Amino acid sequence: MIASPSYTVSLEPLSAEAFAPFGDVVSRPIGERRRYLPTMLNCADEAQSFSLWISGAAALGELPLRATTLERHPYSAQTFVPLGSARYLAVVCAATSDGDPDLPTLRGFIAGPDQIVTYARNVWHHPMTVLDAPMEFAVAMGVTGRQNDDVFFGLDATVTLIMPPATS
Ligand SMILES: NC(=O)N[C@@H](O)C(=O)O
Ligand code: NI
Repeated sequence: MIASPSYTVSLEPLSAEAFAPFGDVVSRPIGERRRYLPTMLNCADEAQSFSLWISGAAALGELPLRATTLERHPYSAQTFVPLGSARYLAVVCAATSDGDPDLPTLRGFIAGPDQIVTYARNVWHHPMTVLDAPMEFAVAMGVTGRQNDDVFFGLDATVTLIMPPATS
């Protein structure tokens, strides 16, 4: 019997530059009247219905965390606007040529409550995971109206998310 592979993802601070291959990071506007988010800029023609909802995420508790599933949205980008003051995780990876998660490319980021994350259309990501305390998010995406906006992938590999070693 072949053992399933295992991956350890060392979480890193979220920055727009590091996250760029997977989507967009915007900080809350301080001193600006409006800061537009790119959500609807990355939606398929069949997903032009705009959906906005409040999503509550329980606090993780503590790391390490075993990731068991990833998800993607084939027709739209997806934006998360934190409504609280907790940190949260943005865990992403590229896709293989057959469209499944390419687990060796997994990256995990720790986002602050002032950071607004948009997963680009079809990018594999871990379900919203919050550190420190329960937190709600405003979530926005384009939807098709055919209940086919979410694709889930159960991981047969062992994927462990860990805090980075404390820098001396
Ligand atoms: N991405 C995520 O954590 N959840 C969303 O896809 C959702 O449907 O709430
Ligand atoms: Ni999602």
